[in-house]
Amino acid sequence: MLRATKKLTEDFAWVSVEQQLALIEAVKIKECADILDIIPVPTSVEDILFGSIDPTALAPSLRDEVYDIFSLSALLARPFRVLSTGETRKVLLAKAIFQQPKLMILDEPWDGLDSQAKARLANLFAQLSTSITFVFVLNRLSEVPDYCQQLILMDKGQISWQTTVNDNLALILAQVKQLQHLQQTTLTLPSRDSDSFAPRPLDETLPLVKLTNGKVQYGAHIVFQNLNWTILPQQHWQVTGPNGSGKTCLLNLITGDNPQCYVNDIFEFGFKRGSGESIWQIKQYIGYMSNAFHLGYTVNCSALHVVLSGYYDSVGLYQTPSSRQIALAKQWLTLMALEHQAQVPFQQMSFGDQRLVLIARAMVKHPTMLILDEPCNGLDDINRLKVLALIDLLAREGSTTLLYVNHHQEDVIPSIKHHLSMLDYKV
Ligand SMILES: Nc1ncnc2c1ncn2[C@@H]1O[C@H](COP(=O)(O)OP(=O)(O)OP(=O)(O)O)[C@@H](O)[C@H]1O
Repeated sequence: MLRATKKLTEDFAWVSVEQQLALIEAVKIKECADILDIIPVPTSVEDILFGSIDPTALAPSLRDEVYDIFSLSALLARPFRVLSTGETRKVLLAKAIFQQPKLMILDEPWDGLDSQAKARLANLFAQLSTSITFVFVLNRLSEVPDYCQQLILMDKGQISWQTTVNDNLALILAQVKQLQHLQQTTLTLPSRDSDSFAPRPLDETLPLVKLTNGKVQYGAHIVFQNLNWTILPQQHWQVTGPNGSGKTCLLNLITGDNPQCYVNDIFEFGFKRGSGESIWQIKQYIGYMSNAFHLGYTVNCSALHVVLSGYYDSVGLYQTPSSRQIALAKQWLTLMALEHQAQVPFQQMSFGDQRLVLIARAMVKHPTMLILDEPCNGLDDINRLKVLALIDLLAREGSTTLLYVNHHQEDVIPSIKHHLSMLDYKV
C-alpha cells in the first residue's frame, strides 16, 4: 500500500479547488501561533514550490517559461497565505508542472486565472500534452482543449455518456446554446420581502460610494494608489485587472472586510467611514459573494438556512426567519433547481451547487449593492448562463447597483456599462 502511494505521488499531479483549500489550511495550521506558542516563520511561495522538488533538476527552459507565465519571481519570497486567489492557483499549477508527472488531473484549472496567464498556460499544456497524459475536469465545454481525445459526461455520479472528440463537440456546444436560450427566456426573480428591514441609501441623491485617493499597502508592497471612484445609484460597474492587482482588496474596502478601510477616505451609504458606524450598518446594504467568502463559509447548516442567512448578513443562521422569508428562500432554491436539496447540509453539496446557494444568498434581500467577485467559478454552462441572466434581471429591476469582477470575457452582463481597470492604479 505504501509503495503504491509513493509511486502515485511521483507520477501523478492533481490541481483542484480542494487541493488549493487543503494547502491553504495546512499552511494556516503550520503558522498558527496559538498552537505553536512561538512567532511562526511564514511559509514562503518558494517553500511551497520547492519543498519536495529540486529546482536544479528542472529543465531551465521549462522553469523559465513557468516563471514567466505566472510572474513567479515576484512571488517567491512572499508568504503563501497572503496571496490572492489567482496567485494561489498559479503556485499550485506551477508546482504540478515542476513535479513533471506522467498523469496530470486538472479540475477547473483556469478558474481564477487572469486571461493572459490562461492563454499562455493553455499553450504550455498543449506542448506538454505529447509527454503527459492530461485529464481535464471542466464545466465549460468551450474550454475543452483540442488535443483531448475522449469526452466523458458525468451525471449524478455516473458516466452518462462517452464519446471521441471530433465534430460531436460542435454539436454539443450548439445544443447547450439552445438550452441556454430557453433558460434565459423563462426566468423571473422571486420578489423582495417587504416586511424585512431592507435599507435604502439615506440620501438617494448622493453617491452610494465615494473613494478618494484610495490606497492599499502591505509593508513596502503598494497594491494600488490614487484610486478615485464614485459609484452612483444604478451605475453598474465591472472591475478588471490581472491576478494580484487588488480587485478583492478594493471591494473589501467597500464591504469593510479590509481593515485599511479606516485609513482611506471612504464615504458610503450615507456614512463617512471611521465616524462611529458599525460594520453591520454597512453590510446591511450589501449582498456579497466571492471565492474567499465561499471558502470561508465553513458553517454546516442546511442549504435553505444558507440562503436565509443572506437576510441577516451572517455566516450560518442565528435568527428566526419569518414564514415569508422561508417561502422566498425556497423560491430561490427552486430557481437554482436545488429545491430537492433544501435540507442537505451545505458542506455535503458539490462545489457548483454550493456556489449557486451562495449566489442566491447574496441576492435574496435584493440588496442596495450586489458585489460579485468571480461568481461563476465552478458553474457548468447552463447554470452560468442562468446566473448571469439573474444578475442582469436584478440590475434592471432598479433598486440594486452591481459591482462585478470576472476574468472570463464571455461572461457578460448587459446592464453593466461602467468599467474600472486596476491597471490604471498599478504602482
Ligand atoms: N493580508 C495581506 N498581507 C499582505 N499582502 C496581501 C494581503 N492581502 C492581500 N495581499 C496582496 O495584495 C495583492 C492584491 O490581492 P487581491 O486579492 O486584491 O488581488 P486580486 O486582484 O483580487 O487577484 P485575483 O484575480 O487573483 O483574485 C496580492 O498580491 C496579495 O498578495
